[in-house]
Amino acid sequence: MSDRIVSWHTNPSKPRFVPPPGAVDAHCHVFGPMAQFPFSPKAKYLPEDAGPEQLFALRDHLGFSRNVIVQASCHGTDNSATLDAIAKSEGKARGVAVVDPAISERELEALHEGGIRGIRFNFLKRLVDDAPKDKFLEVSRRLPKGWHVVIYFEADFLEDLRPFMDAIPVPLVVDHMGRPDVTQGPEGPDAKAFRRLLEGREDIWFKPTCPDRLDPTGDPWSAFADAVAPLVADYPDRCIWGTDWPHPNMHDCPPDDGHIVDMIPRIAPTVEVQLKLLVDNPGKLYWADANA
Ligand SMILES: O=C(O)/C=C(\CC(=O)C(=O)O)C(=O)O
Repeated sequence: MSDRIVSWHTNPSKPRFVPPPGAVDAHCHVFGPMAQFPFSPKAKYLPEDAGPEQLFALRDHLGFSRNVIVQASCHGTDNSATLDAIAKSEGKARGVAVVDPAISERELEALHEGGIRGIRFNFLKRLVDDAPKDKFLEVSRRLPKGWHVVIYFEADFLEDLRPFMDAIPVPLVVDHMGRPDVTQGPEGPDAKAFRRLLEGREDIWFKPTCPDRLDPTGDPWSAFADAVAPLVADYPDRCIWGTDWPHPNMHDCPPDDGHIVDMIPRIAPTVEVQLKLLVDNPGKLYWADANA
């Protein structure tokens, strides 16, 4: 394995867009700190520490109120770093875990107590060695009440995964819209396939996130804005948004998080949709008990 990598911008700009009160960065991660929370022996990348203090400082700098911390593959199925960050957030963070599918009900309940509200299935071959669909389905049938599944795959795998996704008995949240080729535009085959997926089930949500990963034209990522804005306009009740900080594996060209935030009004131009994307929708998935 190579040296530890820094994948984030060390001096992100202040965004022009001001998020509404209560806004949630619903896709971000923590890395380590390694001395306390070692990385998995199976990790495919070895990042520098990006712990809760850095994450919360960025949250405040960008004008957000809350975080959803998604367990990244470099920590495998040991969710300690994610749970530690949630515990330090003073109620301002919840999380998504990656679990060994043989996890017990008691362990799942302990994760719930720690602020976890979903589990993540990662199908990216460059990030994980195996993704056993049968075991994933089994564990998805015995999740605590109110949880969902977050799924990460690439566009060319969508059709293969349809029967698996159809069988998942809880709401599904698709990371980065299943990584479409945004240069195809809003009517391209990837966008059409993703819309067919959304039409197939009303409880499939998505993250219109990661212009930096998905748009080869680079910052200001106009191909991303063109391809994604119509999707958000058509499904405003089914999307949640996040920075993806600390941008795992983006060390060659770390995006400016201020610019990432300034994508929000380009894909969600009205205050009404911004509120859904940033406050109401993530509130339903992650703070339903607090809203009750
Ligand atoms: O987190 C992301 O948004 C994307 C990742 C990393 C990842 O998912 C992981 O390590 O679990 C990627 O595409 O390299």
